[in-house]
Amino acid sequence: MPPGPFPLPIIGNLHQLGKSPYKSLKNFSDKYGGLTTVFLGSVPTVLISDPELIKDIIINKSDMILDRYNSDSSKIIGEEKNLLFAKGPYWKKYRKVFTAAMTKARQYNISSRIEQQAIQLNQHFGKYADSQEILNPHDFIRRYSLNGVIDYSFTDAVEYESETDHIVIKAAEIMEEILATGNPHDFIPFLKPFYQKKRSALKGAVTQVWDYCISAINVHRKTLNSDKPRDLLDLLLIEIEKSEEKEFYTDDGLSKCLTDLIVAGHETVAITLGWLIIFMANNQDMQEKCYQELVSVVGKGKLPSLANRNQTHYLNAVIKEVMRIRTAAPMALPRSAVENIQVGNYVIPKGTQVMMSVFSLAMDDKYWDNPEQFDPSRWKEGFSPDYTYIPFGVGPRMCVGMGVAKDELYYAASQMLINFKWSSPNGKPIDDEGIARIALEYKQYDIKIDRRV
Ligand code: HEM
Repeated sequence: MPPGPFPLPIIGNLHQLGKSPYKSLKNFSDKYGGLTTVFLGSVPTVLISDPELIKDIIINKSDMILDRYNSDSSKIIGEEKNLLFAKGPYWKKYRKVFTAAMTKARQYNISSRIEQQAIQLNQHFGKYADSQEILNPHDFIRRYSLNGVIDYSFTDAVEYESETDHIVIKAAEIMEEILATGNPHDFIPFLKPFYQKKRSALKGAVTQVWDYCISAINVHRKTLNSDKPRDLLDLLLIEIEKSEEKEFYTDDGLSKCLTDLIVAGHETVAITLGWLIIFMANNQDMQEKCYQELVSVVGKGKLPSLANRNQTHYLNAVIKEVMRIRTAAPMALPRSAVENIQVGNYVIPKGTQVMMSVFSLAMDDKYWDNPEQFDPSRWKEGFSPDYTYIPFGVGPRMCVGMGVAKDELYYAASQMLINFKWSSPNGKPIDDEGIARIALEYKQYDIKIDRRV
């Protein structure tokens, strides 16, 4: 196997990861090279942190690395029947209908649902601008990212100020809390009996979301008009109906794949928006540039739309730079070697966990000037950094929700920046260090919002 730091029995290299595991893993890669073996507990894991090796292994040998590595928690989340963690032909068949339905969603302009959600989000920000009350934006942006996904997928949404929490919000919060810090028994399997309570809480939360999806499937089936699909679920039912293998698809499987959209699409988009507000508040000159660009392209007081996206080069650069410097999924999602993979002098044995070091690649000074600096100007028109910038992963298993995520980010960011000025309430820069959990999260903060006049 590729080289790496010496592992201790049972805990492997976990003790060397410290408070910033992504930085520690990057240090290992800097020392041992583009292919490094670390032991996450008793799980041998190969990290890929060289763009050429990403291309060679994840793209050129994609069939050998298509499966996910499943921890105990990921098995609970999908019982290996969901898009996120299923394997082999099962995964391929579900991925096929999701990709087809999401492509059709563009044709039917389903993302206009996301636009409506962005309008609502901005109306709520407007209340704080008018009252000059300081806001912690965390709950609002999370509500937006959840609503974006469930409105797009099921024509459902949650009121911003509703007293009773939507079942999916509660369940998503429980799941995210349990998953965010990582679970020791995922790395050290013999600890499993000590984590039964946490495991049952996770199972309970995910079952609630499956049930919610099953009800949505039943209602959609009864009310479906194939000529007028309302949302992604309608399009999925249409795709499945016309598939030659329609018997293969079950409500159980579909509900588990739909649950993924909530699990994978909620926190990631919210975190990215949270970071975007911080970097805009801390860099007023860049924020002003976005505003001026939006005014010149869209017009003062007008509503930006996806049709403006090609012309707002600077805003696009800001979004890309946020996703580089504070990527929401710093290690992507773990893959598993389907068979022994020979790379140069090394072998990645069948079944080994393989991770793409998204964070290391995006923060490597071999590929980026001053990688620690937030600098949208590095994204010159036509600049395409290939495999050093892979926030959505790469290859056939890359993020299926990338288009939805990009639409959500554009709608929200363009409206937020054309309508309001964002600043730190005390004039001091907002902490941009973050907390390393499974995602790279910001520390909660307050923000001052002023209307642009
Ligand atoms: C900023 C937002 C997002 C980021 C950074 C992100 C990142 C990722 C990454 C790195 C992967 C693994 C890719 C790989 O293995 O190559 C992934 C997979 C996935 N993402 Fe996203 N994602 C985001 C938003 C979303 C949204 C909005 C949805 C749903 C609407 C979504 C649904 C999924 C699903 C279902 C998978 C599993 C795909 C599969 O295994 O076939 N993601 N995402």
